[in-house]
Amino acid sequence: MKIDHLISQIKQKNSFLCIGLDTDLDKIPKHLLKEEDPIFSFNKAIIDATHQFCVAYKPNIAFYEAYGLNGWKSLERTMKYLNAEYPEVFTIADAKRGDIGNTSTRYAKAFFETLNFDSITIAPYMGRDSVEPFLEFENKHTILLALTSNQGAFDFQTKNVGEHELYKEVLEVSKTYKNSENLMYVVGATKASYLKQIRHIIPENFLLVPGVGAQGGSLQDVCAYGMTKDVGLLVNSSRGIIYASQGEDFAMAANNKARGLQQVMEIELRKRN
Ligand SMILES: O=C(O)c1cc(=O)[nH]c(=O)n1[C@@H]1O[C@H](COP(=O)(O)O)[C@@H](O)[C@H]1O
Repeated sequence: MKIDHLISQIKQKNSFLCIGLDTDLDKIPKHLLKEEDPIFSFNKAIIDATHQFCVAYKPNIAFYEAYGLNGWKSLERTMKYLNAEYPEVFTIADAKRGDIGNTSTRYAKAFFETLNFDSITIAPYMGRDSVEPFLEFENKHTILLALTSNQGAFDFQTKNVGEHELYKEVLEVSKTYKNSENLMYVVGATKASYLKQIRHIIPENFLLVPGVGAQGGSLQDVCAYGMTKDVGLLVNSSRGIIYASQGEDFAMAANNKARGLQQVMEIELRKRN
């Protein structure tokens, strides 16, 4: 998807919400377990109930890999459904991949071509030749982990390397990669206080911001320090939306939660326009 399409969808829906499809058979409503493909049935119901309030879906690949071949089939069906019914919606493979160039090329083929995702999350640790194979794909986006939402982010990402912190080095160096215009970055909502400095280095790139809801990050703070003229934010919530209810009303409960977040986003967008 071209970035302009994502931006116009955000403006049309007054939303920059990404819904995480972290689908776990231990958490979905029990009545769905009787279905032939419970994961797909759950995802389909969530997508049908929430698509008007969000601009992106982010299946986290771990939740599908956990079920082996059946999990991959559910993921493939989910992607085919999204591409066929809601082609305007941006899709993110939360796979956190990255390897030597030759191997990264195969990961890129798997997620961009075979599964037809618009974007993928990538760990920057292996450097330039592990990231550039993903950047070669036109209208596909590579979302590099910069400053993650978890506590372990302080183990390495905020440590100084030379003059500044490692996450800043990731931002600075990745700007020099070939086709760096296809880069987006992950910044956790729990790290909103860092956003001002991050925007000095990357004033325009889209940020995927997980960590609102279950992890406690503040949507208002993220908007105050991270929003650009083209919005530049995709704020993710997974458990807070998809498991709002574990009863038969789960889709309606997800609809309510997604609508609630969209309404806050609309207020934040109006403040700045
Ligand atoms: O790349 C991610 O999406 C990600 C990066 C990060 O720093 N923190 C983080 O929570 N995530 C993912 O975002 C989702 C957050 O889920 P909830 O905490 O349930 O909203 C999970 O799929 C995480 O794997």
